[in-house]
Amino acid sequence: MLLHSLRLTRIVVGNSRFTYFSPVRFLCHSCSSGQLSRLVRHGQNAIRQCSTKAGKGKKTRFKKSEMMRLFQLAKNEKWVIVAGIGCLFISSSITMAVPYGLGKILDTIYSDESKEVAKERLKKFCLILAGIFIIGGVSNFGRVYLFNSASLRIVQTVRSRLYRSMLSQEAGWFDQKGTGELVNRLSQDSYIVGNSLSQNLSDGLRSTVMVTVGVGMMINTSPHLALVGMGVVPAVAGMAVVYGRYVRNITRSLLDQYAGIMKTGEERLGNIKTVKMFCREEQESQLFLNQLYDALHLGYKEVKAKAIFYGLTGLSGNILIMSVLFYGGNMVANEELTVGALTSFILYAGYSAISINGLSNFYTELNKGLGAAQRIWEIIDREPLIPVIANSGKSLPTLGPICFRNVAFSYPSRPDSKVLKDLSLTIEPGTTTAVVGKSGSGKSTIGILLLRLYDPSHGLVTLNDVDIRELDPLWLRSNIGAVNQEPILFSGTIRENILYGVNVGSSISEENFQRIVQEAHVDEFIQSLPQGLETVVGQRGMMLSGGQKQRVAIARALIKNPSILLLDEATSALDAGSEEHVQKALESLTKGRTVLTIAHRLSTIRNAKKIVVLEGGKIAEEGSYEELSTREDGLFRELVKRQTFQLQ
Ligand SMILES: Nc1ncnc2c1ncn2[C@@H]1O[C@H](COP(=O)(O)OP(=O)(O)OP(=O)(O)O)[C@@H](O)[C@H]1O
Repeated sequence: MLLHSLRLTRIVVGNSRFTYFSPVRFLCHSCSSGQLSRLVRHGQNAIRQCSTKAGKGKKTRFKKSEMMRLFQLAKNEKWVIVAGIGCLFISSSITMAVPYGLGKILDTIYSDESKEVAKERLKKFCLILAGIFIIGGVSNFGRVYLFNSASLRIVQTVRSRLYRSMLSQEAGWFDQKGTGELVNRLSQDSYIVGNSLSQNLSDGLRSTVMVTVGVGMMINTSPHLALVGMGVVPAVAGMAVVYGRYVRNITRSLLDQYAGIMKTGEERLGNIKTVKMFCREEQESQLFLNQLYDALHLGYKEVKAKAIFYGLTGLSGNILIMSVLFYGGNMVANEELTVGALTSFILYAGYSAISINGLSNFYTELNKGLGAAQRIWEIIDREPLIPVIANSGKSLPTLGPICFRNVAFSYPSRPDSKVLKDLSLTIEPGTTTAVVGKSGSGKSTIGILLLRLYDPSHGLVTLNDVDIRELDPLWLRSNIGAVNQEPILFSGTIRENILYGVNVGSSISEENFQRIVQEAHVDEFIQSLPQGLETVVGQRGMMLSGGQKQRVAIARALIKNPSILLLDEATSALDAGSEEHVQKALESLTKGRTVLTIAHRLSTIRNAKKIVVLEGGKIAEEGSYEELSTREDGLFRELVKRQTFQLQ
């Protein structure tokens, strides 16, 4: 892993992650030093080279089992697909009957029979053909409808399985994946997989039927001419195999590229105010364009391969028609073949050529589907390190003390940086413990470990002397009400956001709901909103102020009636007036509950039974407010003196 000096912030190239380090430096996690020095030398171009390498380096061989697994996705649709195949056989057979019918009609026109008889036979043939065409139209409708509706359901199944699997992953996994990347997998990859199994399958089967019938009819009409016509088949088949493999690898690299691009886009658009505050619109759009160029470069490769392949297959098809015309024309001249038979032969040859093209398309799309499916399996197959399964562990009848025993912890995305070091702390039940310390000292991390969003690297967190890893995580979290520094509200009404806190399987009466709304002082500001509690907030709704959001978040935490309250700077966004109200509400609500409060303001910790001062991930001081504030040369005193806390 080396440092470089290019003016780029973050790029994802295939499996290689280039992480933002400083305005002029970044780290490459997976390229060799040779690749990296080229990067430095050639700047943007070198990055493109590296991207190509990442694409090349990832040649994927798909096993049969992967193909089977892909088809397994369509298991629930098997009867719809069988019905679709039935329609497909009918419509394809009818299409393939056209050249035969046409040949017969031509031979009737050119027959030695009397004009009247010929006209009568022509009428009969046309009527039969018209009937057959109507059946063909209906079955074509059935084929397209059945396969496409199956496709929609397959995509829906894939998306829901994928989303469920994503949600079940532990927090550390999300630290390493951008939401843009995950959303991309949910939208694009899932669509490709669904499409490769339905519409593509339908087109592939149709092509197979048409090639089989076409070749059969060609042999039936003239084995000699058929041999001439099929001369190009081995060459086309060979090209299709090479092309298919190439496309499959490129598709995977392209999807990786787009996932990286989406990650950047999602992050910047999601934080558009920061971009605007720093007047970075132009730079951001340039960065996005640079990433698009990398994808474009790979896209060009795919397009080039496609153009070569289609050009060659088209040429082969035309050579086939020309050879057939030449040999067939001679055969007609030698009276070895009728005009009608030659016409139907040429049409069969044409259909077969088009269908071979269709088959190669099918093969390409199937490979794209396999490439995309592989990225989806990666997520679906991943066993979460902290599984969230109901009743998967113990639940305790009473909540005793919470103990951190010699806990050491590093975030998985930064394993070398120790956030907590050999931390031991006991929080007595029914008491308030405040954690204070400088920014970055690890205060919030303590709360995160208690919620078991991460597991400690060393040591234990226990509740009632039981390691929380033995507890059912759903039970544990349903007993903890958390209010964070920056509360997030989802799109929905204020009421829905508060009710989000109700534990799964529980309910709350309107009376209790209104009480909580009052206790969290939400009622004060909703009175000024025309739709009150039914006001839509979040991304598409009205924006609330920091303090208003905080109050909704407090109500959301309290609605759980939790035994443990985790207040991470819970009142930090409130103005002095609101804070006083909420503080009072919190004080009465904290009674009888075990409270862990992480605070910057003295007012919020004065009543804490115990104050813990953190420094560099370790406990530097511990004691009551009186003890710590009178301790000579104590860190707490120092913090107070330096006004790290706002004295009120
Ligand atoms: N998800 C994460 N992945 C990697 N590092 C993280 C993550 N969250 C926090 N950190 C790092 O862990 C350290 C401790 O963070 P933490 O949020 O616990 O500090 P804090 O004391 O609560 O800070 P503040 O008072 O500023 O909120 C910081 O250096 C921070 O950069």
